[in-house]
Amino acid sequence: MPLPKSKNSVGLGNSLMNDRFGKGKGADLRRGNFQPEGIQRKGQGGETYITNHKKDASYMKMRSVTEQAALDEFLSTAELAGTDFTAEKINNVRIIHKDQKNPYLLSAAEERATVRKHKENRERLTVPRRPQWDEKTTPQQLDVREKESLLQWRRGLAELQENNDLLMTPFERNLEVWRQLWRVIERSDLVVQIVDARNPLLFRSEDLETYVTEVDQKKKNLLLVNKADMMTLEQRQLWADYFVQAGINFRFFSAELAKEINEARDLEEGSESDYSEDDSDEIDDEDALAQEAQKINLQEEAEEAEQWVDEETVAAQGESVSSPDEERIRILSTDELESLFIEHAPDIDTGPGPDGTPRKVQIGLVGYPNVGKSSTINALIGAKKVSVSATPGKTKHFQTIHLSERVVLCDCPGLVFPNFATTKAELVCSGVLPIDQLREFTGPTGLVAQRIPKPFLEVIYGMKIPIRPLEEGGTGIPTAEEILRAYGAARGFSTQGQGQPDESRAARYVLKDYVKGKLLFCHPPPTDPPVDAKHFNRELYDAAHLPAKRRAHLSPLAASSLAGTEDASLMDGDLDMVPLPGAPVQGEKSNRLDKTFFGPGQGMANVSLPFHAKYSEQGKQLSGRKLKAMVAMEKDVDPSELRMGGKKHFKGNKKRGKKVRTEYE
Ligand SMILES: Nc1nc2c(ncn2[C@@H]2O[C@H](COP(=O)(O)OP(=O)(O)OP(=O)(O)O)[C@@H](O)[C@H]2O)c(=O)[nH]1
Repeated sequence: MPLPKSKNSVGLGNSLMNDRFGKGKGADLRRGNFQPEGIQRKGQGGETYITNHKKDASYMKMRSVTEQAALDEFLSTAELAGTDFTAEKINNVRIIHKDQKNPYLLSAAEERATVRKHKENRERLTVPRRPQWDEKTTPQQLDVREKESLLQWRRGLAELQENNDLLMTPFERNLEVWRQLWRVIERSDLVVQIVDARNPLLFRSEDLETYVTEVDQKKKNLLLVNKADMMTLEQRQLWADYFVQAGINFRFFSAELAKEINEARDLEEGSESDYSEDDSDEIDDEDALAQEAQKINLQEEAEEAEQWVDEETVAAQGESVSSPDEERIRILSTDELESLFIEHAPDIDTGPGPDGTPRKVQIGLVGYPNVGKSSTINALIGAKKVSVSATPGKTKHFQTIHLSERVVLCDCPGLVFPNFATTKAELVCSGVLPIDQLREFTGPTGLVAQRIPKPFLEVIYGMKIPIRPLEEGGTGIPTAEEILRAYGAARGFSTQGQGQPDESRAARYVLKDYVKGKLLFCHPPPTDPPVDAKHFNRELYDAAHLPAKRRAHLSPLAASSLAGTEDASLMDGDLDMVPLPGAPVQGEKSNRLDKTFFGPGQGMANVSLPFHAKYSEQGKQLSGRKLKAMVAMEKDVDPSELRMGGKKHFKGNKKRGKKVRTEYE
């Protein structure tokens, strides 16, 4: 017997009606007793239909749209087409985004096949073109053409995905954002694509480079491989070889190192007067004390960074005048980057502009969110002694920054280009998909488990990861669950009810550490024959790659485990666990760090205090002074000898560290 239709059933028809006319009003409309708010339009065939008012605030227009629910996708496609959605439903609409609810990791063979498929279809990965226009084109005509162009482009990509069963990055779908890119390209002499050094090709759009030269042959492209501080010299060398062979114009940069060097210079300039004033004063104020300690921390870190760049440069330059080969693996300083901008600018008319001033070189900066675009701009600005004007340009939305007499930066909003990906897990690990909204975490954590050696995970987190022995079918590599259970237990994250380790919460921390680069893995270039990723990354998991404080308290046993010489029987035996001071007790094994990983008497150093240890047993946040006293007691040192805190909370140099915010209208 057919079931009676539920009153609450939500079909596509109801959803559409509710979306357009408000909840419940769709039904009223059908019954004929509701007048919809909206614009009545006449179709070509004389039929009447109604569309919503366009009343989105302008800032809403600039929202990045990368993933849409099926209904939103359907409606926005219909809107782009400027036609009645019922016709669209039959003819044109396809669900572009394919939701992989249970992503799995590919086997080596599957991955090879997928990568082959990517190569075959690479040319179909395009960015939308701005339609042709001239002085006679009215804004309305251009608007219609732009919508049509975007629609065609989306259809092409949808077809590509569906017919070939390919997974793609959640590419930008908002026309407003693409309009910004078109404008940035049109006015730039040099378009700089900023990419993340850990996986440069995932963040690179080859077609964007083609488009730039299509717009004007004189325009140039540059691939700026940012976060190069995360790579070893050998890794940069291999990538440089690849880029040269592929004919890609590239340079290495590190916004982070550049920032630290800027800060070191500022401190050097300002420190003398600061210290001479304060030396005689007794500092009672807690904040001032913390600031003072942080200032010293920061200065030391910055000096380290400068020394690091010098060493790297010397290594790259072979202590002599650098050859072109050595030059290309160097990490550029901000001054060098600015010179490069000028050098790369095409030979264009640099005669005076309308107001008599020489025309400045226009540099367009584009890139995915999080590749370090703002950090790069800030580093460039921070290197300037004079203040840099950041004014919204004549064109709406993107910002122009007058860096110097000769250079203007055009900052395009962060934008995800269409690219292929092997798995959704890969996209999470690359920081393209957000971690906080993640429901399925075993895939991405599984990738972390495969990529980061177990001894390094154990040392960096101060925990033991029990894994299934080989004789019982284990692989020697931890599973996602094994890592997450160990992490949850060590940090005291437990689920409500049965008090099991909270794997989902643990996953968020582990994955964020991976995305930040605390758990570091760099993809090798796709050469033939392929480079072994383990071998490529082998130098990233020694004691030198641990956070400084963690390194300082490493026990000889843990150090040897990193060097791959651990005595397996010892590492797998029962470990002496020590509870953390001040941590909430939530389970028998929670809040414990593994003493094996710290030298004698060092298990309580401030490095061994994870995030929650800042809290008392009652869950109240400890004041800086109490926390310091507690740690000092544990370490058996005078509180004044301790340095607490990190540069994150450093307030003394807010001006320099301030992120330039792009104000979009
Ligand atoms: N290690 C390292 N980290 C970096 C570097 N540049 C940026 N980061 C970090 O990468 C993260 C993202 O940097 P942002 O500058 O905010 O990136 P963005 O591209 O401007 O991102 P949106 O503002 O979302 O467009 C931040 O946590 C930075 O600290 C670098 O050169 N090295």
